[in-house]
Amino acid sequence: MKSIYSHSLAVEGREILFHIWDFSYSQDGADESSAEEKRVQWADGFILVYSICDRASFNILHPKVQFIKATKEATSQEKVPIVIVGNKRDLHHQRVVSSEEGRLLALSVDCGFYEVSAAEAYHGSLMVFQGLAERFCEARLAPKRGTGIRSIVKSMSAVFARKRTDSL
Ligand SMILES: Nc1nc2c(ncn2[C@@H]2O[C@H](COP(=O)(O)OP(=O)(O)OP(=O)(O)O)[C@@H](O)[C@H]2O)c(=O)[nH]1
Repeated sequence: MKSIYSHSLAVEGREILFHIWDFSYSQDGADESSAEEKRVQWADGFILVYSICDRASFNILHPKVQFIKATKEATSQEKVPIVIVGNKRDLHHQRVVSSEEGRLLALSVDCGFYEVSAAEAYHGSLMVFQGLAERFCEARLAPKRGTGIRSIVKSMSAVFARKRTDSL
């Protein structure tokens, strides 16, 4: 079911208005891929939430991150802001995914990471949205992909190649 909420938040002295599309991924892969692609294209940033008590919800994250990155990076040169969140932190006796696993996954796919309890405190969710907004601002300010050392080397060799041809 589609639910879009709006919420504004002050981040580093700036008011940011979020339009949040709360969407449940089916764990059986029954999502139509064109619908999933549309949702990914719609968003500027992503919060992927799993339950620390449900390994299946954690296991689908890696392919989801890959899908989001592949879809967004096909049309944009900016890094995609993604935050991974382990929810239900209060249910420690039912925990099956360790904090370390969550943190390692986030690190390996270059995403932010938080563990929260949506049922307990508002503060955790606030941190998540602030973290996402910070990643979003960083992505906007960062140099575009393709302007790194490889493309400088590439354009320099293009210049040299042209010179050689010119002098023939
Ligand atoms: N103890 C605890 N229960 C939680 C927490 N977050 C959600 N729940 C409970 O988990 C159940 C599912 O919560 P939802 O908010 O519907 O979770 P959801 O991911 O949006 O669910 P779907 O959209 O149906 O996938 C509800 O009974 C919530 O009360 C949490 O941090 N701790």
